[in-house]
Amino acid sequence: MTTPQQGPGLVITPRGMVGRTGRYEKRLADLGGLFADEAAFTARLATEADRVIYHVDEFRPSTEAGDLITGISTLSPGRVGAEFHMTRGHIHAQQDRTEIYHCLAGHGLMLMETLDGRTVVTELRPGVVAYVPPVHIHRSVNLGDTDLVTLFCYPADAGQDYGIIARSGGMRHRAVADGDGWRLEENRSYVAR
Ligand SMILES: O=P(O)(O)OC[C@H]1O[C@H](O)[C@H](O)[C@@H](O)[C@@H]1O
Ligand SMILES: [Fe+2]
Repeated sequence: MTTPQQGPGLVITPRGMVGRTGRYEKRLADLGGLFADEAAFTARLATEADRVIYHVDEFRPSTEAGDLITGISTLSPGRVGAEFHMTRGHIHAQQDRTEIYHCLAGHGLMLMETLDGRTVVTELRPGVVAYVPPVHIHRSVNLGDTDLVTLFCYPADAGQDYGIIARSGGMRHRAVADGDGWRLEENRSYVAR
């Protein structure tokens, strides 16, 4: 008889993740070119270049097909000019790989886009699950004044392709402040792919 072995376990709370295998952070200085208002970005860089805008804690058992990566993404509140804090965004390198995001805290958007430039959004509030279908570019946007915290899960062999957004001059729509609320506006730098 073989001795039972204890498998990996995770403890996930809105404040963090115990049992993670990795973490990465994106600081303001890493986000050049993302926001429309370059003057506002440069002004903030002067004092906040090292400020962490978002970080991801994850449990990545492997990068093999069949495995799953689970993690928590924490996106700070704030704006660059009128535009809300957001992640860089990507499409999966294997484009048909999907992803689930479950909002744990805060208020935001899962901003998605098809290859032919159709925008799809899911507004995130605690408890909302956003599904990223196959072949959808996706990024998170924080519309609130507290951290946007999401639990995500996606296939371990998905990978991330950032070039798809860079080549089209960003995503088609930007999330900007509108009075006390928000709206989507056309990204003037967008080039159809
Ligand atoms: O990859 P970014 O656009 O920088 O976003 C950061 C992260 O967001 C998500 O939560 C994904 O599931 C991560 O795999 C991703 O890397
Ligand atoms: Fe993803």
